[in-house]
Amino acid sequence: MKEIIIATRNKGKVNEFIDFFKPYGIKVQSLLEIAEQLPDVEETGDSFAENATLKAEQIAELLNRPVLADDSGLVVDALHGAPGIYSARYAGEEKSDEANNQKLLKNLQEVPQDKRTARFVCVLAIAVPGEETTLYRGVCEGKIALNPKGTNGFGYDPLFIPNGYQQTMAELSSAEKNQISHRSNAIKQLKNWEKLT
Ligand SMILES: O=c1[nH]c(=O)c2ncn([C@@H]3O[C@H](COP(=O)(O)OP(=O)(O)OP(=O)(O)O)[C@@H](O)[C@H]3O)c2[nH]1
Ligand SMILES: [Mg+2]
Repeated sequence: MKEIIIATRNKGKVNEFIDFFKPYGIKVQSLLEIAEQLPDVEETGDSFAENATLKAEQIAELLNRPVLADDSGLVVDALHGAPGIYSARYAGEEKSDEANNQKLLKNLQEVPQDKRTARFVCVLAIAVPGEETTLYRGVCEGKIALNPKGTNGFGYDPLFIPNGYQQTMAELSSAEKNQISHRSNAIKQLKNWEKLT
């Protein structure tokens, strides 16, 4: 069976990649299965693109094989783009989705509904040893809810209402999320993913 390595330890992302590649008969392996003992790649870049590149290139070099990485996050207009590239660790290094959501709601307490516009951004990097890394960007526009709702997905999904919907991303099924998400919009642009297998 063909196999793709994704340089992530985020189970929520992994589940979405599994769904995307299943129809092609491709197995998705993440750092959770293949490289538990590796130290985390430090996300020292100042953009999604830089951090996706760091993760993909460092793991591709370590494993000496092609690797895909995903750097993503939530960009909130009323917060001048925060949490952005710091989305995973917004409320601290322990990376708690619950604490991140609480902090986001608190920081938007005074912001009325029509000013709560936001977008999820995902940049995918394909690193192949000896080749130049390629990047693909996907976006999903929406707004931040007043209260968390729903239990599907991960991260800020309970607070994110995609444009054109009344429900939060966490109230949508995984199939519905995967049709409109920033991650799916980035994946749809991958033209050269065969070189990952
Ligand atoms: O509600 C959400 N639905 C999504 O679809 C989504 N995609 C990203 N995010 C948020 O952005 C961080 C990524 O940060 P990130 O790219 O550094 O990933 P991470 O640190 O979780 O794992 P890794 O891939 O770096 O190992 C995540 O933790 C989440 O907080 C999402 N939230
Ligand atoms: Mg990370």
